[in-house]
Amino acid sequence: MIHKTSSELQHFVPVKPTKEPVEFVSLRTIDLGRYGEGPVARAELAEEIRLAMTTQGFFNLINHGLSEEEITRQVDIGHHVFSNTPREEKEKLQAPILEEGSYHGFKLRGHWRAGPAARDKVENFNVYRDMTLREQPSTLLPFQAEVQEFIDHTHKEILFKLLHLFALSLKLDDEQFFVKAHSYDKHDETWLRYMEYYDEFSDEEKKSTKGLWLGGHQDLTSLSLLFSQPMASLQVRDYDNNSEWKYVRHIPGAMIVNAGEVMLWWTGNYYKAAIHRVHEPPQDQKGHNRCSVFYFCLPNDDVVINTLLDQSPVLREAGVEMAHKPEDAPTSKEWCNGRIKITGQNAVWDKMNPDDRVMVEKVGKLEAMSPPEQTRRRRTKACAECRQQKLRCDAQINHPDRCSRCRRMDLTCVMSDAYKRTKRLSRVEMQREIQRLESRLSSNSPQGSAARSPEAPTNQAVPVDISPSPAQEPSPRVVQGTMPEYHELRESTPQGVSLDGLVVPPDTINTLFSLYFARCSPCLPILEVTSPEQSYEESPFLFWTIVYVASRQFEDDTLMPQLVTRVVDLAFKAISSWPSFRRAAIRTIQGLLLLSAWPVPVDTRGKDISQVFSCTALQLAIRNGFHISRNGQEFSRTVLEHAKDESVNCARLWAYCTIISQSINLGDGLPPLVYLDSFDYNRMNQNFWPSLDPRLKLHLKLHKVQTDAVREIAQSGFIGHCSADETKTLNTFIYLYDERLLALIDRPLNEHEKVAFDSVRLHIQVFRFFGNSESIEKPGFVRLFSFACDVLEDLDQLEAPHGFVVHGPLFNNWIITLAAFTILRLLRSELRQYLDYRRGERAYFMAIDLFRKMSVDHNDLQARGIVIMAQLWTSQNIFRQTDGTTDGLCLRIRSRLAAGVVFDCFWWWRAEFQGQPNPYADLTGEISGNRMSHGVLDMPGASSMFDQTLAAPLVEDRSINAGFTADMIPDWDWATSLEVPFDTCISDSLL
Ligand SMILES: O=C(O)CCC(=O)C(=O)O
Ligand SMILES: [Fe+2]
Repeated sequence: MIHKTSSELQHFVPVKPTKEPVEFVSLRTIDLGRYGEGPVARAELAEEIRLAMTTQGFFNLINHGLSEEEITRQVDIGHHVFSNTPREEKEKLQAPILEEGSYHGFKLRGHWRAGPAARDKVENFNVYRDMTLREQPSTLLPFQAEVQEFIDHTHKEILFKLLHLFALSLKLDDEQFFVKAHSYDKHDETWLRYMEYYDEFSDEEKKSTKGLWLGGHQDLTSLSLLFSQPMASLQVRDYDNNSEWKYVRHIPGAMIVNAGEVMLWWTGNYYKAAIHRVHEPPQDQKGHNRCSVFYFCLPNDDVVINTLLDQSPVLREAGVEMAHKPEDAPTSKEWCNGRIKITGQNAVWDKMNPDDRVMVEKVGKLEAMSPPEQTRRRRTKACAECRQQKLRCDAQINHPDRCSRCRRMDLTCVMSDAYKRTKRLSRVEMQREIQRLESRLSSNSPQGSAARSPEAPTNQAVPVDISPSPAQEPSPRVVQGTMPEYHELRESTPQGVSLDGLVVPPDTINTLFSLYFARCSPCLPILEVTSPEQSYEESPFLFWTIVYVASRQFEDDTLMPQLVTRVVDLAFKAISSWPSFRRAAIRTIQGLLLLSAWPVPVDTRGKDISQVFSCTALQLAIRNGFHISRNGQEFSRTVLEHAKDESVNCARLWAYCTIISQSINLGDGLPPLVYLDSFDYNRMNQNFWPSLDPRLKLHLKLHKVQTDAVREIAQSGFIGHCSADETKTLNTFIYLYDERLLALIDRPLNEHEKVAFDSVRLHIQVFRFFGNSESIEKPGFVRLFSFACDVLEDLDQLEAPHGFVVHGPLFNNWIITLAAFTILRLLRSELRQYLDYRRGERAYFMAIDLFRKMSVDHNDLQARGIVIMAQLWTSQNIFRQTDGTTDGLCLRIRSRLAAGVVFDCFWWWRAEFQGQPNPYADLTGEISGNRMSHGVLDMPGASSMFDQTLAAPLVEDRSINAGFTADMIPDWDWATSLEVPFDTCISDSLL
């Protein structure tokens, strides 16, 4: 029972419950009244909680001890504070969100982004349980005791019970573990929040927000307790029903409980930090404010958050993984302060699902939308200048030298605890800062070439990578596990950053950087998280490459085409400067790798220069000694001070150089450029190996088996001709390499790793096509078919939640095509009878659909690939032998290694759909006639199986050589919305 103060309060009149036929989610209900009934009741409640947390991630809480009237009273207090506190006082008592990462105080309207072009319309007032820590608004003072009592009750009587039940639900060794982690007497960021949403978006803003008042997000909390209120607006994803967004029903007097990211980490993602959002209400509730009360809970400041595997048999049985390496786990304070600072600032909206508008927030390497990556704490101080500019500072504490930025700009470098950043630069100062960046570009360019101003003629030289002189070389940053702050380019800078006449506003740059690190980077984590400013300072080339890569999937699709030639120009300039200073070389290599992995769109493979960039990156890495696990001193003309610390970073970069260049070469049917053991000066066992993250280690091991297999198979002569006896040996090789791959797996693989694993398996298995029919080994081909389907199904699975293919490197192209054509070949062969036709067909069209998603230009390789794949599926001529039978096992192009499987299909396509003469026409007969192929013709009964019925599974009665039309594949509704200019594609030379 909360003691009411006598002070008068105006009642906030909430909306009436909606009568509209909106859909509500069905949530479990926990009756906290049963908590006192004894251990059996508690065990039952705990199990209910476990079920709720592993499904919806939300539940209703009733009988929690606070009456409806007491909750209403709090809503009234909140509304009173919002309506009656003078604006100046609110401003004065704003929470130090950006400065300290604390919510204690007011959050005024507009602090968060509510859409690409709108700020929020929500006012918050947050109270910490020690209300004396900050000055409270005059409007609250009369109610302070009452609010304190409400907080205390919520914390001690509701939260503690819930935490106890949560511990029981996980069967923690220490039942009180969560309770102790939320001690009432210690400090943490837990806050009571009053929140008032104002229904005041303009029409223009509504377009940007798509009706959302608060974008989809996860809470940063351990638990969030929301006091139910009548406006239908809170929505959660209904995981029981296609993850559709559904409203949460109002239950008078109840609370709604959900877990946040801290609980997600504690449980290794076993408990969902469910995504939720606030949507404008149905029609009959529109035009009203929404005022409500919440209690957002966080562990005490010093609690280190990590997965409780050692404490919980439930988690061990569930097979979850540790969220962080023990030494890397963040404390509650570090996490909260970092996360609160950036909340709603660098939001990236889910482009795949624009209506969902799910925000991704990043604190350094900790991404709020997915189970965490590792993080390590970094506690360095910044000098006053760097703090002012919000730049990372490499000043050494108690060291007489100036930081590298102050040295460069000839500033006084002062370290002072008392220094407080002044919030915003004046417009003039900002102007100066931008000019400084631009003039740095021109003055540092070799041969004095100037950065182009917007007016400069477009054929002038463009800025190139800046190689710091040795004296200025900044000290290295630890790549793995740092928790860098996410800096922004100052929002109000009017001009933005320019490249060769193209000006990109700071806001866009920020969004693109967030997009890159949230979406692209997880697929191929070459880069450490960095801010736009830092990145630009270190290497404009790398900066622009990041901007380009992210722009591929940016909502404004006019940006990417403007960037491509500029970025390629920059790349060539960067190469021509051939940096030999380690830091500059690192940045150039990184940029080249990005451009290799996400090459600029081209319409024919011949124009793709990713090979050039990846080989160059590789060579530049070797030249700088990155392939040696020592510090690289032997490769330098100056004394390398920091190189030792960087050896892990360089080893990682070297790993990516080999993996990327290899993937690109193999995809083009060229031999691997580098065999890891050529450089294996016992490096695998040296100090860097244990520091590499497990995913990269696995990738390297897979890569080693893959290249060994390709080398051995190619060198053993199976490529040119393969007799029946040799086929047996070939199959044995394939079998042994597959065993080697399987032996690498000593732990469950995550989704990314599984795709990599299946891809390598598929790549080795396709060499079966090089065998001879005499020794046809059916089980091997059936497995091959299954791998091909697995690869496409895995990729398709990964695509929906992560956009793995859309945002991932484009060399995934190759594996998609390889899998699709493997399926096509096998389904058009005598082996068809042993295969699951429908599965193959589904997987084949998944490949087409993945290409559709990857395509960023109507005429790029993916768009063209769609047409080719769709036409070949319906072709009656493909793999047609001279005697009229169809044999997908007959491989005519053999010197392009595994890629022959793909290129051979392209030639079938060219001959049929492009009217090109078939250069292999004679060979087709010859191969079959000479039994170099699998000689299907000679198999008893085979020829009758390979007649017309096989060739056109989906469309009957179609005339051969007809142009592709969407209704050829009527089952796939995407095809009808496909905007591929078929005429141009077909008339141009392809691939
Ligand atoms: O307003 C609500 O109902 C939810 C608010 C919320 O999700 C949040 O502040 O994190
Ligand atoms: Fe929330």
